[in-house]
Amino acid sequence: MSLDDGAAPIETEALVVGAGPVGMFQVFQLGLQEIHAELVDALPHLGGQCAELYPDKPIYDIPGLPACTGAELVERLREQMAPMRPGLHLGQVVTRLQPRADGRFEVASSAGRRWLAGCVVIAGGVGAFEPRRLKLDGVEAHEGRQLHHALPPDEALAGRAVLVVGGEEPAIDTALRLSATPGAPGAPASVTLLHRRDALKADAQSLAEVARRRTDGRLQFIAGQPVGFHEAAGRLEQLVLVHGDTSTSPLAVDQVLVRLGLSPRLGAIADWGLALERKQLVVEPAGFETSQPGIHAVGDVNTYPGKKKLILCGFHEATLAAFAVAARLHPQRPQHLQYTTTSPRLQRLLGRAAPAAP
Ligand SMILES: Cc1cc2nc3c(=O)[nH]c(=O)nc-3n(C[C@H](O)[C@H](O)[C@H](O)COP(=O)(O)OP(=O)(O)OC[C@H]3O[C@@H](n4cnc5c(N)ncnc54)[C@H](O)[C@@H]3O)c2cc1C
Repeated sequence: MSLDDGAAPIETEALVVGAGPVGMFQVFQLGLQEIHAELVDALPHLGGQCAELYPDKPIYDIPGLPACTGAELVERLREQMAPMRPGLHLGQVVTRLQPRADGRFEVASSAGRRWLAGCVVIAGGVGAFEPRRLKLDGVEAHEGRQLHHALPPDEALAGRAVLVVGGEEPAIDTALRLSATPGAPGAPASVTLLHRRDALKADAQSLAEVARRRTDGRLQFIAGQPVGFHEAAGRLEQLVLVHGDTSTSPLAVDQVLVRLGLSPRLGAIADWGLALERKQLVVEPAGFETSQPGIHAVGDVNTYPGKKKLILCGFHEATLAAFAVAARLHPQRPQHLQYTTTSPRLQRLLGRAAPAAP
């Protein structure tokens, strides 16, 4: 993708890469500085690790919140940043970031979206959450037609033999959804779940439902691991499976859905020419600027003396980074500290009426 393809770029004062807890709080802090932000994430939802890795687990070290789950924290951060009205761009990876002669940055995503940003704050955590892929050399040529790492629209699977690869929740949920009503308009012709061994991981209710459908024939199960594939006339015809006893067998395939979950990949961030130390962006601890003026990094993605990968520390970093971004974009504005408790200006920004005078 070239940076000058497609629609006109969105012009924005700030662009935040990563909508984990720290990226979300960054939007809020930029808003308090009266700086509009666009927020981008590879995931189709907000919340980063909190939402993806531990939505139901408790967090006990957020100041003032003795206990809350990952999902609750994300919901509170969403509510807190809402008055700042960020432009939200989910389900796309920021792939390119280039400084321009005028001091702004050209940014582009995997979805072809482009931005022109006065400042960029990278809150990329441990990397963009991307689907774990089927590791078979050359099989990617069938991506989008017969091989899918993201769920295709249901119409693409209607009347087809669907193989779902994976043994945990993402695969099991998909297999159960697709095999619910065989024969219904738009349903696949058959659904087969493929996992390396006959031991699946999901909640008890889902496992019981899988067992029921295996018995009534709505869902097939095969234990085996893909180690190769055969094609004919440009089509993916068979996967070669290895079984527990190291024997191999071919499996005829039509549509293959790989549902092996997500894993974070630092990916593009490492290619933007910014100073890195052990795969983390080196920043200075006053404004969390990287080696490129105008590009800041906050949260798990950065490193500096004494760095701790904690949400609380990311919130502090986002606050100071917002002051630094304001100083760069609006050097003429006075930068005195104001409290949300007492500042009518900040309360207006938050959409809260100033408290009535006593
Ligand atoms: C099981 C577990 C329990 C934890 N418990 C606690 C706890 O109790 N207390 C605590 O303080 N911390 C805890 N942590 C750590 C905490 O979750 C992290 O410190 C926090 O999530 C970091 O937030 P972040 O916003 O910097 O990054 P992340 O949460 O990792 O979010 C980064 C986001 O950036 C996106 N991204 C990255 N690169 C790109 C790109 N190029 N384009 C688009 N999007 C991109 C990713 O998809 C991701 O959504 C825990 C972590 C785990 C795994």
